[in-house]
Amino acid sequence: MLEVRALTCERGERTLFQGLSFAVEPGTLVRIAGSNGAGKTTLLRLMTGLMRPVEGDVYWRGTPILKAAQDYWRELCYIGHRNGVKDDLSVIENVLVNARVASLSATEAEALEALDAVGLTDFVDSPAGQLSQGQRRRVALARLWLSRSVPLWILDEPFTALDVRGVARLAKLIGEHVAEGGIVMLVTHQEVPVEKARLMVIEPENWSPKKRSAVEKALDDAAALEAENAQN
Ligand SMILES: Nc1ncnc2c1ncn2[C@@H]1O[C@H](COP(=O)(O)OP(=O)(O)OP(=O)(O)O)[C@@H](O)[C@H]1O
Repeated sequence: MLEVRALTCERGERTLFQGLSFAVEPGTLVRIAGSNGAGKTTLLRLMTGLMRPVEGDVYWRGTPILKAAQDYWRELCYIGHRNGVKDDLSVIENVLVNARVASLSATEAEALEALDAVGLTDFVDSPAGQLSQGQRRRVALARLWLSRSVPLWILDEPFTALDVRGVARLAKLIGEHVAEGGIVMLVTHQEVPVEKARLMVIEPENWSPKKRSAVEKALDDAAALEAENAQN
């Protein structure tokens, strides 16, 4: 369904990963793990087509995503670091506008249901500019409750700024989406309730070019010099 073939990514002077390959079946939770700066957000952005790799391709249903374009994006729900919440719109207006931008057909009643699911019923008509960070995150995440029919969810640290109840609700929703055959790819340290067989962990660091120690580099340089001398 989703396949990454020989993906290489450079940022600035650094090669973050090289030849990264994996395939994902429906009904899988893909957790992108690793240390700060390893390239987790970068990998998610490559998966959405927002960034292009130096080499390699991402395939959705057998077609490269950059070729599939709209056909791919219709089947994708991406929620990045930024919430994309507009301060001058009310909470419900934000949800309805976000849904329209994502080509989801959401009625006002469905938007209200989604806001209830994220615990924002009391803030439906409040201007989003008056919300806390956690509440803003909830407004953005409400889209997920309208995206159950969207097969692929790509989420960058979705649990950030949520309280304990918010985390539990979202973890449950993600678990259900995977159990129903969806693919959820996310960066998180949070446990999500899925069967072990449905969990896949990808660490971009494991695909980074090996760093040579100073001793290894000196030995390689000496060997190269010796080989050059032998030729002359
Ligand atoms: N706009 C940019 N230009 C050049 N390099 C960048 C840019 N943005 C990020 N980087 C570099 O790319 C690398 C990977 O960044 P990325 O945000 O993907 O890491 P991450 O694993 O998601 O990190 P974190 O866990 O801290 O969120 C980092 O070393 C970072 O310095």
